[in-house]
Amino acid sequence: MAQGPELISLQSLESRLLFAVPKKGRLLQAALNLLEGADIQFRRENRLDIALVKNLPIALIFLPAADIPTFVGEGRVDLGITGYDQVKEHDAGVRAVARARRMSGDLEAERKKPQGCETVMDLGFGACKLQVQVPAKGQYVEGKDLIGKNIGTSFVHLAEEYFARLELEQDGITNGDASPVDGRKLRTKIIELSGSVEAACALGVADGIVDLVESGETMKAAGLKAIDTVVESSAILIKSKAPSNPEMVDLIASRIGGVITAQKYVLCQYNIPRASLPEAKEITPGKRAPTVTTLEEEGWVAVSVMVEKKKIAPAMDRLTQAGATDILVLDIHNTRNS
Ligand SMILES: Nc1ncnc2c1ncn2[C@@H]1O[C@H](COP(=O)(O)OP(=O)(O)OP(=O)(O)O)[C@@H](O)[C@H]1O
Ligand SMILES: O=P(O)(O)OC[C@H]1O[C@H](OP(=O)(O)OP(=O)(O)O)[C@H](O)[C@@H]1O
Repeated sequence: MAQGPELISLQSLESRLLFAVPKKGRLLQAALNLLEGADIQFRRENRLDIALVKNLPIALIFLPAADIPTFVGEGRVDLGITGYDQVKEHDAGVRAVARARRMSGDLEAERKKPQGCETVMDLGFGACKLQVQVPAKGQYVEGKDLIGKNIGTSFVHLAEEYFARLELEQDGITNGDASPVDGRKLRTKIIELSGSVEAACALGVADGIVDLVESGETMKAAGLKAIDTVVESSAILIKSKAPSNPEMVDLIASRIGGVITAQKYVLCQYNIPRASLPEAKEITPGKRAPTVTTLEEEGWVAVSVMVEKKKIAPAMDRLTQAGATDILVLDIHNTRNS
């Protein structure tokens, strides 16, 4: 008889490290590639947002990227992959709640704040910028021109803090803290939108927007231009401040770090006259130092060195000029940094 998918009970999660992964969207595929590279093996049943890892005591929890900082920050999940922009938005939301509680005199609740999360490492994908955008042919030139106007965004808390700071500056109030002063009412109206934010200006819902830009194509197609950057973002690995199994967190971080290094670097090997070695070392210094071995030919050495992928072409040009021969470039399948 065919068996249905194994039901995942809360008990089966108890001894496992919980690791949140974006369930859809821009970060999903790159996150899955990282898990594969780190040999985290799992099978995700159709429509199930929890998958037990077969070869490690880990359970993957598939969540919207925007919710992952909340789950990790409150310590419900140990590790997570999300955008830095989402972490900043979550932190700004926590600050907004704390301000509201202070204003209402609820100091007891204020003391029970969530713990927050820590960045473990940048994952090197999902690069984008959260930018203030306005109609390209309109009259707005800088952020402060939008004070008192309507702003459409999915990043309401970051947008609120951004405009609160501009309003303070305009009013001549200096405040080192980036967050708005308690009790001040924002003159700029922040309108929460959950997607297709770029359409808001053309449809008359907003005068400007705060939205993500990567290639700039969406912004250009919507007749918008960026006038300021609120946050520069990329995907990051985050961990709870009190993970259930710190050793397992370190193991996963080390594996993922190894995959990222392998993706970022190539191995370059070449032969060069020993006399040109100082120049070669300057061109390809390596992560720590190049490995140099003597060739069975008087006055020649062989060099093996890791080089950042994006720098390899000019490095090869310069090595050739320095007298290097037989230059080979090899992909690195995996690495371990420490
Ligand atoms: N154009 C982009 N280029 C690169 N990274 C992006 C881009 N858009 C979003 N991201 C990154 O991916 C994260 C998730 O965005 P994405 O729009 O894929 O989320 P989602 O969960 O599908 O949500 P939504 O349903 O609101 O679109 C963002 O917080 C950001 O870090
Ligand atoms: O600069 P670009 O490369 O054009 O990317 C920017 C677009 O990508 C994101 O949206 P996404 O496509 O994820 O859809 P959404 O509008 O539903 O969030 C973002 O909100 C922009 O709309």
